[in-house]
Amino acid sequence: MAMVEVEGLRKVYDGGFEALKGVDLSIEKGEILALLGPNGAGKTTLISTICGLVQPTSGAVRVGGHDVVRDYRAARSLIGLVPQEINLEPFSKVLPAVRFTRGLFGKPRNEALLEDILRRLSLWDKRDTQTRALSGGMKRRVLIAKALSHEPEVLFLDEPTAGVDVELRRDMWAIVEELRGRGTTIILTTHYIEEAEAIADRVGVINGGRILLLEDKKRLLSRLGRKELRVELDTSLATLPPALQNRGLALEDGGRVLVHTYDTAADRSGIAHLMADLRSEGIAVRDVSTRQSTLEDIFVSMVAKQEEPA
Ligand SMILES: Nc1ncnc2c1ncn2[C@@H]1O[C@H](COP(=O)(O)OP(=O)(O)OP(=O)(O)O)[C@@H](O)[C@H]1O
Repeated sequence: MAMVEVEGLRKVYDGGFEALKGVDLSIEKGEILALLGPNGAGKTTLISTICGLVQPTSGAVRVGGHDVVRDYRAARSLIGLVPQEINLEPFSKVLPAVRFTRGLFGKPRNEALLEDILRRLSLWDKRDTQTRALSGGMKRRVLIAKALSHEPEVLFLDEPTAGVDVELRRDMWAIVEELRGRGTTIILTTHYIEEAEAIADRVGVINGGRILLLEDKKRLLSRLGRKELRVELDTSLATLPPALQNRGLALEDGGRVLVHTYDTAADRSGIAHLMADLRSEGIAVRDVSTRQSTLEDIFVSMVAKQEEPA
């Protein structure tokens, strides 16, 4: 079942800037989707529109089957949002702030649940602290606690780990993993490709208000993934011997390293042939290593391609 459906979504801001230029997106229940994109790509606008905080110019958005404009309250009640901006009331204390959010969503009191959330976020000891006295990372933890307080079916995390330490990032990934186990649908925007690689089922790349790509993470990595075999030679070569030419090989590091690039999805990598040819040419090998392209390489090359002049 699609939990979030976005159809032909356009957003033109008051000044005339078109931040979303026709976005279609369908997110299944229990799925974790990571939206990657450079600054200004439209990620926050897309999330804010799905959460009903920004009015679409045209197109439709449904969450749990409820239209986010016509049926705002029903749609919003299913959504937990961890915003990019820290928007806490400075004088409110941690536990009351989280309790207040739960109440706002019309949920009955559940102190055990709130305690569990605060403990998982290492906030329990800070429950009576005013939010203004917390560090930036702690404030971000409070935002996450508030978003989880009303047991949302869909959780939006808008760059939740921007500028936070490794510990919070790991805590957050663990929480996401646990929520996935309970069937929560999660949409996260991030600049950290490592984050998408670690936790997403599907990856979307957005730039200039358009979704450039939307694909299963594993399939994407194997489809676009390139692998490099680096062969360190005993003695450097000035040029490639004729038998090794025209095979996409390159010499690097002053001829000491032979680089063979191949497609991870291809049936044959050509490595066995290459090694046999090196031996018959009398070229001694000192060491070999491989390097596989990451989501980051794929992302950078996609965005660069879009920015090339037509
Ligand atoms: N309220 C607004 N009025 C006018 N333009 C806006 C408004 N909000 C955002 N924009 C513009 O829309 C574009 C997309 O912004 P958005 O915040 O959605 O990008 P983003 O992908 O979340 O970027 P970042 O990674 O920097 O947070 C930007 O060019 C931004 O300047």
